[in-house]
Amino acid sequence: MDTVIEVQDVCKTFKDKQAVNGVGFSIAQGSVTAMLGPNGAGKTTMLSMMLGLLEPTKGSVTMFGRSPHDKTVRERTGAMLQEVSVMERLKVSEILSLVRGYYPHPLNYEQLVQATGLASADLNRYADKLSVGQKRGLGFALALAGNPDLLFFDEPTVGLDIGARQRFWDIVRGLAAQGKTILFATHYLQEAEDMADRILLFNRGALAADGTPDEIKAGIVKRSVSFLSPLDEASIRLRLSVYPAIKDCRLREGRLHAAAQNTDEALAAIFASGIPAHDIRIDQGRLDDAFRELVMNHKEAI
Ligand SMILES: Nc1ncnc2c1ncn2[C@@H]1O[C@H](COP(=O)(O)OP(=O)(O)OP(=O)(O)O)[C@@H](O)[C@H]1O
Repeated sequence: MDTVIEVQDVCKTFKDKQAVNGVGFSIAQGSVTAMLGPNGAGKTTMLSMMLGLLEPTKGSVTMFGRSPHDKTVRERTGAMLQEVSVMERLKVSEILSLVRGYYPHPLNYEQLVQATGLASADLNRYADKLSVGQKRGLGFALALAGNPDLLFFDEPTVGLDIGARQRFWDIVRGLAAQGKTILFATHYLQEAEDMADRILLFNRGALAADGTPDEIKAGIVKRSVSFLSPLDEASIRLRLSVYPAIKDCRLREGRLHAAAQNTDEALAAIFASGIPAHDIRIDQGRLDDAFRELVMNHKEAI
């Protein structure tokens, strides 16, 4: 698989603020990657360095094997940043035609109009009169204008209603299916889990984790089997302690919770122990719990 982006040991300092600290990763062609992290984690700073809008204080960023400033790299890259600014005194249709004209192989006009999500009457409106959500639709279309191979989106769905959000992700799914490489920054765990095949988890300027949503979950998600039993907690703990599949067993809110990486093995252990257990439930863990835990652990580690 071709590497499209190579980030090596990148740091970015603003005066005394270390925004990005020793980050490295490579991005394969055709992948959809979420940069996930809390406010101030360094996602936008990292995106800006990949787009050539900021220079790293240390380390290197290459795109398609070249500098982010290279003209051919710019022609192959599209971006929608958090703030979408539109040109004043130009109508939507004029902006779309103008920006298409910047590129050697632009996307066709009708596809761009579709990406805006705007009604045809809105194409004749001045762009600075559009609503915030409509401006984001236009910003999305402009990111696609050059028919780019690589797309960056910074918090793309903030301020969009459910319909616009769905339309955005439907189009992104279509782009991914065509083999485009996509990187997006988000706070939304569900979006990262649903849309990305890889998550780069940022916290305090560093990479706290890097993997598929499942890998990230498998590494730190707390899976458990919970059940009701007439036996007391101490004797249950004692009887389960001989089964290595069960990491811990505690009474919480009236239920016994047996923590385990593999809940099938935990179930087998509970049955093998002969403990009377009923109303058994399996909790596979949630990515947002994993996210909170990773960020907390990372905070403690630095
Ligand atoms: N131009 C700048 N001057 C000074 N500090 C900056 C600048 N840009 C970013 N920072 C600081 O760098 C840190 C990382 O900011 P960044 O915007 O990259 O985070 P983020 O993960 O994108 O956050 P958010 O999710 O809130 O957009 C923050 O502490 C921020 O205040």
